[in-house]
Amino acid sequence: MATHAPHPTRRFSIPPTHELRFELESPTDALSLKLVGGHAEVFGCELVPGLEYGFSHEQRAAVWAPGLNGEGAEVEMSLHFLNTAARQGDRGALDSVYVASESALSTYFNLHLALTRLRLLARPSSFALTRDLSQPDDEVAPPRVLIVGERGVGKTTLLKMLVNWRNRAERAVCGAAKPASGVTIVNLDPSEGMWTMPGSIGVASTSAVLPTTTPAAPFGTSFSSGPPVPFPPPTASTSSAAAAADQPPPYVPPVNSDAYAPLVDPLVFFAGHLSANVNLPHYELLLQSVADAAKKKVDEAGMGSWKAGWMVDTPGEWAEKKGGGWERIKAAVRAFEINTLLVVGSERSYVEMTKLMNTNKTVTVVRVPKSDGASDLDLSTQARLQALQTRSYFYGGPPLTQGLLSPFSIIVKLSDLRIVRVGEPAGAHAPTSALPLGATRLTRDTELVEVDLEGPRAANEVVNRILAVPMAEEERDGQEKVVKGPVMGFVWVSALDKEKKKITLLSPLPGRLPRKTLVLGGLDWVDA
Ligand SMILES: Nc1ncnc2c1ncn2[C@@H]1O[C@H](COP(=O)(O)OP(=O)(O)OP(=O)(O)O)[C@@H](O)[C@H]1O
Repeated sequence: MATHAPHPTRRFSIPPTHELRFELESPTDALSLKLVGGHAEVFGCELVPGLEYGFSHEQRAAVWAPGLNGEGAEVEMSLHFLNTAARQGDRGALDSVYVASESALSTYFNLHLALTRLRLLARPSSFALTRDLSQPDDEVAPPRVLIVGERGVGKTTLLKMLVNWRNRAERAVCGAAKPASGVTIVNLDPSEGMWTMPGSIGVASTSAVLPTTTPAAPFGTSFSSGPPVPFPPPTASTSSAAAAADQPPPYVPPVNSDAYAPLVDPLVFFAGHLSANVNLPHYELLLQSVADAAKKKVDEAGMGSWKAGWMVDTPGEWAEKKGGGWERIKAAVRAFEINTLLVVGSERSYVEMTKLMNTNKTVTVVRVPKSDGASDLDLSTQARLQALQTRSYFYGGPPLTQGLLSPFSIIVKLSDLRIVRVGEPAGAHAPTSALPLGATRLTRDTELVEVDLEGPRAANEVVNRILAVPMAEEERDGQEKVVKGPVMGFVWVSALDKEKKKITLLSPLPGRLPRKTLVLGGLDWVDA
């Protein structure tokens, strides 16, 4: 029997305050990493010596040696293939891994220390504490940070590091004596899908330290994606088949529960599109709903969470004046009562943002440099990532983060459901400026428009599309709550049978749909 060659393994020394950067170039590559000496962390999540951490799905990341006691770090890395057949003859070489001496992470850590100071100084108003109207409103607000910058400058990664450093410090202080309070994270970028599905924005509070293993679940997963249990190891037959073909054995993700994306309980709002600009009036309503939800969450979560403040991630397109990005920044600053505008990247952006905020004296504009490792994802990588996130929602996460799930195929009578869009589909109506003088459009962008499921274009409009299940019941709560309220989950349309008047949906749960009204956006997915 042929013997297979081992996976290439390399050892790297990372000097203090340096970064070891890597980039998985193909969707079938995976990488495992072990800390064998010193101290190191990946985007704020400390590595436990001797434990194996896995990375997959074109993850780009960096191992940083923070330089505790002047020590660097030693790590061992090996490259694996999720699909050995796809890489026959090619054993990979870890070519794109390099140690970078110029790291922005020390600056980012100093920023964390500055935010910690603001948290320590924060104090609710005497009125809020006593509810006595004669008391002054002398609040010293905690840091409420909005992160802006051009596409791919590392905004989301910076947010993750700041969350992890804050949560590690909080957990160290609380120890076993009391549960650590959470910090509030807000995602306003609908292309990112953060916790559930692309096309959504939302808010979550977490005290977890968030590992980095796959770009599909950068900030943990929601409860609908199942408990974090390891995937089953490959069967003996696949391993021996690989050995017989002189290929490396298929990748087995390390059983390291520290590397699984933790469960968080986000409140998610469905924008239905990957960009805020597709239906701006709807997005603006949702932005205000997310801001209200964030404030409510913080008020209910106790003093620790209030003092932690919140951190808001924004789309890269907002850094551009063209397309109304700056208007969106101003709206978010107002809605989230932002006091720290964090500009990642160029000095030009910083000067522009300072000018934008010069009438708002309560906002401090701070600039941090872009990390050289951060880079924009190309469109095809983004599309693969979005499809992976959607798949993970229904079937469980990629192998490195969670277990398997079995979604259900449910068949529903057309008379038992109503599929609606928010506003007319893009391009379906003339712009207001093109209407005759004095005329107004019949449908507003924030009204529900029913899709005619028996019409000639019904299959084109709904098959392979994602539908959101709103928390509000349209008949009981009214249209407005469906339009601007949160969603409880998502289903996917796999087939429409107009003759039998039935629709087939893929759903995380069996049984009846919890709501009759389902909201359609513009997001396609194919269950390959
Ligand atoms: N120091 C680093 N070393 C290696 N890769 C990095 C580093 N920082 C960020 N990255 C990678 O760069 C890519 C872009 O980072 P990120 O998503 O944080 O940027 P962003 O500004 O939020 O992007 P967008 O504008 O598209 O939302 C990601 O794949 C991330 O993992």
